[in-house]
Amino acid sequence: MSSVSEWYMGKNVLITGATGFMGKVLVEKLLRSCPGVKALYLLVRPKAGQSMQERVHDMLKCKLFDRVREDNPDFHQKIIPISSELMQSGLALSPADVEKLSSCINIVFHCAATVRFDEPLKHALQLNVIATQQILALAQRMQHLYAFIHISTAYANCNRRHIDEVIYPPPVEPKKLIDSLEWMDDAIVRDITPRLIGDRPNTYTYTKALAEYVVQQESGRLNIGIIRPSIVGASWQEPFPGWIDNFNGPSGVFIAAGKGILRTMRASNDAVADLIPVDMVINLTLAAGWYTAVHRPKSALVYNCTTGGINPFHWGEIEHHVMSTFKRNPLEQAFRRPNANITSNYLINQYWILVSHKFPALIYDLFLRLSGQKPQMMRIFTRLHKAIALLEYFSSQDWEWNSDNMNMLMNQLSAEDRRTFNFDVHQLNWPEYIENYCIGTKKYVLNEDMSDIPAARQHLRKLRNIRYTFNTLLLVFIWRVFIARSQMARNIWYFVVSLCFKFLSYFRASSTLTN
Ligand SMILES: CCCCCCCCCCCCCCCCCC(=O)SCCNC(=O)CCNC(=O)[C@H](O)C(C)(C)COP(=O)(O)OP(=O)(O)OC[C@H]1O[C@@H](n2cnc3c(N)ncnc32)[C@H](O)[C@@H]1OP(=O)(O)O
Ligand SMILES: NC(=O)C1=CN([C@@H]2O[C@H](COP(=O)(O)OP(=O)(O)OC[C@H]3O[C@@H](n4cnc5c(N)ncnc54)[C@H](OP(=O)(O)O)[C@@H]3O)[C@@H](O)[C@H]2O)C=CC1
Repeated sequence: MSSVSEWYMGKNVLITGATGFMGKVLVEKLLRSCPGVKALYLLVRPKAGQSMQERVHDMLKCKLFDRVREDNPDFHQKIIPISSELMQSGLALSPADVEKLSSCINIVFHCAATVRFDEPLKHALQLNVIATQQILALAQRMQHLYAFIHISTAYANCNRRHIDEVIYPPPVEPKKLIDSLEWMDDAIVRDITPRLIGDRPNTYTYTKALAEYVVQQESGRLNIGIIRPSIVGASWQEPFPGWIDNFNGPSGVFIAAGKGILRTMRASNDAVADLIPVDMVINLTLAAGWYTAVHRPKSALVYNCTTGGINPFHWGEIEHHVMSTFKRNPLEQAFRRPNANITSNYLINQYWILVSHKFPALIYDLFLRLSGQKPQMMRIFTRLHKAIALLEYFSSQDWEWNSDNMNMLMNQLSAEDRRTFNFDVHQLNWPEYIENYCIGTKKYVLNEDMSDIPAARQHLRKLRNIRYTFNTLLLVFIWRVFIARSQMARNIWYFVVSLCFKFLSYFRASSTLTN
């Protein structure tokens, strides 16, 4: 057995955010690659009419856990859900649960956060900062705790171009901010938010930066590791390629492009797309947990978990591979043929939004109205434009992250650990990864069947024929309305046609001469 999984043997692990995208992968990997782990305590809240037990039960039934289920059908016995609402005082934990956790937990992974970019500041502060303080306070009471791993983001300091593996001074003293916001009503907080977040793009990155500082300040004698992943995408290899379960980050953009809805977006072709597969992030997280517990670094170690400095890939290349994958493996019931282009030019982007988004949406909604149905396309585009406006900051520029600690950690692993907990981003073959990612969005986010691909292709052919017919009708219409009615337009038209004719004759003559 590898030394990392050996270390987890007999350990009790506490995980927050286990029902989220990364949390689920963490739970799965721990159960599969560290079979000796004693128990996973998951802090979960009841939600949408489901108790926390029902939520965890549903989560464990999902396809992600198929491999674990094969290895050990009774794996759920190691999962112990604990009811907890992180936004409430004391994390809404019962005294008995506090007692239990304090006496048995050996390692904490704090993943829970709000990752929404439009979260009101008070809410983001409550969850990303105050809840982190409370988890730290709980961790201080744990008698057998070896390590505390906090999941941050590589964009916590996105107001800097070069980001080292250090905790930067916070934009404001968190305690002062918490005290001030307490008495302000929501409207005032909304008004002052842009001033507070300053040169950061949203409340998410701002509060994640504050959380890192809080972890540093309030860690006391805990052994701390901070993981800063960049844009976390579908799995690379484990438990199977392409697993993804949400619309966050690029996934929603890929899906919207595959459905033929998104045709243009502001992004820089040459900017590095710092994507990192979720399984690599989780492998690094587990290895960092082991390292922190065994080596007990004197101060918190920060791991920039990024790809750009080691194996760069660019948004322009991503666009190419996403489009090519969705043309070969179309999504069902596409609105138009997939054909998205990115541009960094504001005016060109606005032009294509008008021509390729708003105009087709208007026509389609008109068609829906005329056929007695409710118009919906304009509404969908309004939401899409809101979402991509929030993402463009990250796709239009690049950053440089130092990844010395990630390299150091890799060098600390045995050959077997490096295979089992692989986070060597050199090994990523981007075209293959992007193809699996896109197919993953089709299979696991949209729940579409791969056997329906011939029908989806047929649908794309139908859309192409509709487009040809529409363009022909448009040309005839323009001719009838403008050209046939005005002498001047006719003259211009004849001039253009004769120019084309002359050009063709010249081209034919010169090609005959060269032959
Ligand atoms: C081919 C082209 C190539 C293009 C290349 C360019 C790609 C650029 C991509 C850049 C990504 C940069 C990400 C940077 C990440 C920073 C890393 C992190 O730390 S943090 C981690 C990253 N964090 C994030 O990424 C958070 C970003 N997301 C948000 O902040 C919010 O979701 C929102 C403000 C966008 C929408 O809020 P709101 O209007 O209240 O809507 P709700 O949320 O309630 O969802 C409503 C419905 O819409 C669904 N859906 C959601 N998103 C998208 C989408 N993008 N699209 C489509 N659909 C989407 C959603 O599932 C739901 O469906 P249903 O349940 O109703 O069926
Ligand atoms: N996804 C990404 O691209 C990146 C993510 N990260 C970081 O990774 C971590 C995990 O992100 P990700 O998995 O994508 O996020 P998700 O939104 O998928 O998951 C968030 C988790 O936090 C839990 N949570 C939220 N609010 C509460 C609450 N009030 N009480 C209890 N639990 C709560 C959610 O539980 P529930 O199911 O009940 O809502 C969920 O389990 C975060 O810290 C994020 O900042 C960093 C970089 C990139």
